[in-house]
Amino acid sequence: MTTALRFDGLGKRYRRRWALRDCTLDLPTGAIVGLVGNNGAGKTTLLHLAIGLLRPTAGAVWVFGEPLRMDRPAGLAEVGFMAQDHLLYRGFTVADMLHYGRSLNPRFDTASATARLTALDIPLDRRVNRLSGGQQAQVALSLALAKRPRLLVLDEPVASLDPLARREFMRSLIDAVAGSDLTVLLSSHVVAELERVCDHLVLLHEGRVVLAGDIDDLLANHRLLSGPRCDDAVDGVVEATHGERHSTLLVRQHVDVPTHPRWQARPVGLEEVVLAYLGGGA
Ligand SMILES: Nc1ncnc2c1ncn2[C@@H]1O[C@H](COP(=O)(O)OP(=O)(O)OP(=O)(O)O)[C@@H](O)[C@H]1O
Repeated sequence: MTTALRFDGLGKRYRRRWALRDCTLDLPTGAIVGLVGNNGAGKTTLLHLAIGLLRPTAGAVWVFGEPLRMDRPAGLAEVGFMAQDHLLYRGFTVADMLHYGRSLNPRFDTASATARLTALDIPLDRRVNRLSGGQQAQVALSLALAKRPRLLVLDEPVASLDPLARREFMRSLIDAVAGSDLTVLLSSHVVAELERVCDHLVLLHEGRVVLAGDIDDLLANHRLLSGPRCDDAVDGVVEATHGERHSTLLVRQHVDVPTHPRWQARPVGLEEVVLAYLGGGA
């Protein structure tokens, strides 16, 4: 596994408050990595640190083996970024945006961006402020991809989209990434969407990474146990829910199931794991 993005003891403090602490992670090249966490968990802060928009208070970021330096942003030519509010000039037409993108980036691939937008039926002569939210997101993604980045960072790209547009956007992202070794790091609150699209997950809680890894491994390594009420402490329990007579335990794998024939174990979904870490063990 080669590493696209490395966070080494990364931390960011705004005045006296740490927004991100002790973040050490390796994100593999070619992976699609989902970043989740509650509002204020530090997702945008981490993404902005990853692309050099923010200076770390502690630690360092490495992009494709090179330390990211604020005073030498040349390496950022390899990084595409799509901000939460899409950062489009609303009075520009789509064609103006492509022209602007090309004037800023010598590597800008106008032909592929034009082909992509045409295939999506997005009129090039339409002003950005006359496009739907889903179309604006597609324009922003096309601009970021046209940079031909090796790393693409997307901050809540589907936040303002309806479920259909969200799915369409994610599908087109998968198509864009297929067959390339583009690494994608994207934040979202829509865990079901991430489960469909991502290989890796990073879960932030109050500025700390509480869970990170390959999604298949994370799912294989957790399960939900239910059985008679059990108030004893059991190692490896992420979250325990107790009713009057029953208990439900979301546990990390290899935990000894309480010995009772009525205890049942079942696999978990990603949303259950995420909610358990945010609500219980985090
Ligand atoms: N410029 C800033 N100055 C001071 N505090 C900030 C600043 N930016 C963010 N914060 C604080 O840092 C913490 C993390 O914010 P951040 O925007 O990274 O969270 P987030 O996970 O992206 O949240 P959301 O899901 O709501 O977008 C929050 O407590 C926020 O109030």
